[in-house]
Amino acid sequence: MSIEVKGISKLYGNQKALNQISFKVEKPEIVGFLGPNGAGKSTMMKILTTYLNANEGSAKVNGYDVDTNKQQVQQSVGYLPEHNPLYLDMYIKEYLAFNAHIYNISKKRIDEVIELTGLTPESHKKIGQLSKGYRQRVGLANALLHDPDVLILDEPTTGLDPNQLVDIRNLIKTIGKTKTVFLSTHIMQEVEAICERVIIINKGEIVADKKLKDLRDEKEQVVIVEFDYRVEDAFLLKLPKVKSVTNTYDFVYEITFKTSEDMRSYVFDFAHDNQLKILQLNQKNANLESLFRELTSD
Ligand SMILES: Nc1ncnc2c1ncn2[C@@H]1O[C@H](COP(=O)(O)OP(=O)(O)OP(=O)(O)O)[C@@H](O)[C@H]1O
Repeated sequence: MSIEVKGISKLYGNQKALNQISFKVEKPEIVGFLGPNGAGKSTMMKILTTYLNANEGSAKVNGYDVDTNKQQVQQSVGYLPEHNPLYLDMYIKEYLAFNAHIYNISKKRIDEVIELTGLTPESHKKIGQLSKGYRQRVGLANALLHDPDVLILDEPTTGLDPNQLVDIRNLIKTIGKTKTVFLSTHIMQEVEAICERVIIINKGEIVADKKLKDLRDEKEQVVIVEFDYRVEDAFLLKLPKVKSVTNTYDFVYEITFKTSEDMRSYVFDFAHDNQLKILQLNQKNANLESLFRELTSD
């Protein structure tokens, strides 16, 4: 197990930022830690990277306890903090060499991470001259320097343009094939694009911990179809994965399916096989975003 969290609570003064959090992350696995602003994501990540102590509970990273084996935890973890602290006056290589020196890392590895994070075309520049996206890449390169088994990334794609977003997401996906990636975000699409599993946190408590595949399968979907004449509800109930049928108006039907798979083609084939003409066919999809809203709204 790469990350193992048991009953972690964290108080800031008398405000409880985390309340009895427990979860596990395997290797390799990419897990999205999703929650609205102020949910406790950064706090959890700071505890996992030994920057903060919890008030209650225990956490292990790569088998090392974050309280009693801080150094081994830091050696196992690559951390990209939300507010990536960079020395703006340093050149990219100089900055990475500075950090590499602390960890006794070879020059060859610096070149490797520059290449891996797509920094090569900008590598002659000072960090202060880089765009937000490239600064983010420097943070990621820095997190990867010591080739850690576990990557903890706090909102890694915030502020990136759509092209950079795709690049960084692809990079994270590649890394996640062999390592553990635990990344926080409040963007549902981000989780859909990169992660295999999502842990949703709200007000310091975990409200969902699921494989994305299972989460999608749980969803219901409504297809609105209009035929050219009346069809018996019982007839439409023969469609696969159908949950219910409502005749909402004249020849208009709302068919609820127990799946998020797009069922319109089934409805289309069904109409064709039964010599029905379709006048309209629309999908009302209860997507992951609405689930997130459902779980995290007041
Ligand atoms: N140093 C601090 N002192 C006091 N309260 C804090 C401190 N850091 C965080 N908090 C509070 O703890 C709660 C959780 O904050 P945290 O930064 O962990 O949330 P988050 O999910 O990372 O939010 P965001 O998505 O906005 O970054 C918030 O209510 C926040 O105001």
